Amino acid sequence: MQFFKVKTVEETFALIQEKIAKVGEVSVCALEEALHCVLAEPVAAGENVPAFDRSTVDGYAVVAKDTYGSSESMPGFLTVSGEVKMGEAATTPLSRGEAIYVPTGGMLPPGSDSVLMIEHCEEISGLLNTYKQIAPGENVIRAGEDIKAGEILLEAGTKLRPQEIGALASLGISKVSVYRPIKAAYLSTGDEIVPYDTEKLEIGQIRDINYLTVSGLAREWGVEVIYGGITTDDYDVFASKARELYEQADILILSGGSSVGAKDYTTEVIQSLGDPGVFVHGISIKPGKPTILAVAEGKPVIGLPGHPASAMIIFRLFGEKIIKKLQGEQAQPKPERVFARMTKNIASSPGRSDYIRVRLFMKEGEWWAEPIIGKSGLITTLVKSDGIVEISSEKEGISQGEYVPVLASK
Ligand SMILES: Nc1nc2c(c(=O)[nH]1)N[C@H]1C(S)=C(S)[C@@H](COP(=O)(O)OP(=O)(O)OC[C@H]3O[C@@H](n4cnc5c(N)ncnc54)[C@H](O)[C@@H]3O)O[C@H]1N2
Ligand code: MOO
Repeated sequence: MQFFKVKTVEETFALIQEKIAKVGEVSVCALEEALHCVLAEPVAAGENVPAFDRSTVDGYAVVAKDTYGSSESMPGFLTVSGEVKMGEAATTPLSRGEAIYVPTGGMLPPGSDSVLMIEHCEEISGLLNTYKQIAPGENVIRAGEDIKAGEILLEAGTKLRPQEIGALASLGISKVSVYRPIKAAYLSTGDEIVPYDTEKLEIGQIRDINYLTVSGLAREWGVEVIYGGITTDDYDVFASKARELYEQADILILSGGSSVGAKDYTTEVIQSLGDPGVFVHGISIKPGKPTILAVAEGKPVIGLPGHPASAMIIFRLFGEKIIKKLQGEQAQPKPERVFARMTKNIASSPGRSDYIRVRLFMKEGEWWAEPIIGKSGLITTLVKSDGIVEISSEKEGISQGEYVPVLASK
């Protein structure tokens, strides 16, 4: 009787890092098609984003000093000397003592350094009553504040999430060099397994669940899946079907027959595909102990345990790591949902729900969430963040060191 020599989960992760190499074939892809692809080259910014100083609010462009001392009870007065039109250059300069109307996103007139929100002033017959003092730079995004011309925006090995695609779009980049998408071939095994759309089951038959769950996960990770159908527990049929699929894909995924029963041929079939072969058979994990991981002539092969929950959990844990390595993704995987500790105090107004963009990092065995402070007009605040923390409306903020749930931005 053959028994597994089980590996721990940590040993298995280390073996995946050691044994799996990226496919590394580069293709040029339209930006719109590049979601979930991995950059093969770094991307440098060819221009500033934004290209000009912009207002983040509807209001009046002013020189901040001209508002000093203004309050509800002691308003200041400025002369309204014009209006900036949306999408047009603001050419008329602003002089001291003047205010020019600017819509949200409009260009700041030369000479101005801040924007007073319309809620904090009142225009009456060409005169602006200012009810609040503001600081230089308030309500303004400076040219290059989001992305600076010449900076490396994204490193090679970055997986493109919607926010990276958005940042590339802001630079007018319409094509990117990415590693071509990974192709996985999937095969279910078992004499009892029948296609999931079988209407009437015979006694003993089981509909194929694992194909849909496993291929669904793979598709979520940007993988194209070739469905190889279902093979019976006959060694020759199984081996030739596995070989045919192995030839067509970058990774072969088999489900079932991973245990050590009389008809569990998966290990033998995998060994027949090429050297060096199986490097894990059996992991000290529940569920999923009989998992098989192999590399045959450079291509990974996964033998998932047949039980549907085991197959999904194992594929989620180890399959995703293998696929990320094949895709050439460099970043350390971050958790999707985690309780992390906030690095700073964050204030919030009761009655308002705040969503704080955060970067996650591991320190002394714990996840920490560092707030990425920035205006909502800056796409790079999302590029730098791993997730979002909610401060619900009844809370007044988060204290430094407090544990908060983080929702990952994938
Ligand atoms: N003597 C031992 N027996 C078993 C051990 C063990 O260590 N010693 N491990 C158990 C564990 S844990 C699991 S998990 C299973 C894994 O078995 P296999 O990978 O060989 O899977 P099968 O026997 O082919 O199937 C198990 C179970 O799952 C159903 N199945 C299979 N494929 C599908 C599919 N595509 N969709 C839906 N359901 C599927 C199948 O009908 C079986 O009921 O081994 C234990 N045995
Ligand atoms: O521990 Mo298994 O993989 O019976 O599900």
